[in-house]
Amino acid sequence: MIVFDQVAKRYPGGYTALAGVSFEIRHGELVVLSGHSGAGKSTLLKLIPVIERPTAGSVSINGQDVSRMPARAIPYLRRNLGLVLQESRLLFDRNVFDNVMLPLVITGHPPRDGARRVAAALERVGLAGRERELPAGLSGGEQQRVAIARAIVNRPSILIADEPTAHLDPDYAHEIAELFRSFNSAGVTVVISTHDATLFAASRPRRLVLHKGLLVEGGEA
Ligand SMILES: Nc1ncnc2c1ncn2[C@@H]1O[C@H](COP(=O)(O)OP(=O)(O)OP(=O)(O)O)[C@@H](O)[C@H]1O
Repeated sequence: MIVFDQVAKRYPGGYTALAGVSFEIRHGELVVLSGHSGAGKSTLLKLIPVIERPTAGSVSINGQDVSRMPARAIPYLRRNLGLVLQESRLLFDRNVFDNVMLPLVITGHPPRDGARRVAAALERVGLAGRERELPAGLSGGEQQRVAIARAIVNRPSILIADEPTAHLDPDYAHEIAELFRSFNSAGVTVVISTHDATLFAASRPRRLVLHKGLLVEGGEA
């Protein structure tokens, strides 16, 4: 369970990106976060893996207040989170295998089992056998699939994606949306931001809507 309790985020310089945001996400939910550009979607998502910390209120995951978590504990938290963020670019000088293996290398995972996990993750996103290719030779949709494989290689129970369908043509965007739906059907909690909430409408997601840093739909007092 993810709980935001009266969360505010003010960036240095004084810009208030989030104000008094409260909601709960239960295990296994599919949550679609929408709102206009600058509404605070990326900021909200970054508070979950503690890439940013709130300036007021708290964010807790499974009863643990992560907003005040010491920096040394954050890598352990992130092992259980799959992240597909705007900043999580692929390494273009490394092949697909190395890109997907990266989180396992960072956490010191045994290489043989890691290789099996990479193969399973690539299979899951429809890129089986593409390990030796370089990202530059892949389409935008395939590159996004590599980023998703990298996010799930640790078998996280929570998957967070910030506009994973942005810059993709409609067919690719639907395929990527379908992929997230299938992870959710397999029991993973999925929190995804998008400009196009209709992509996920068929799976009747829980909707959170931000407007200028305020949660205008889907919140709980
Ligand atoms: N590191 C930062 N320092 C200062 N201001 C920031 C920072 N990151 C975001 N902001 C500001 O906070 C506000 C919310 O930004 P955020 O990226 O969370 O919105 P968003 O809804 O994800 O927008 P978009 O859809 O364009 O990605 C914006 O006005 C942005 O300029």
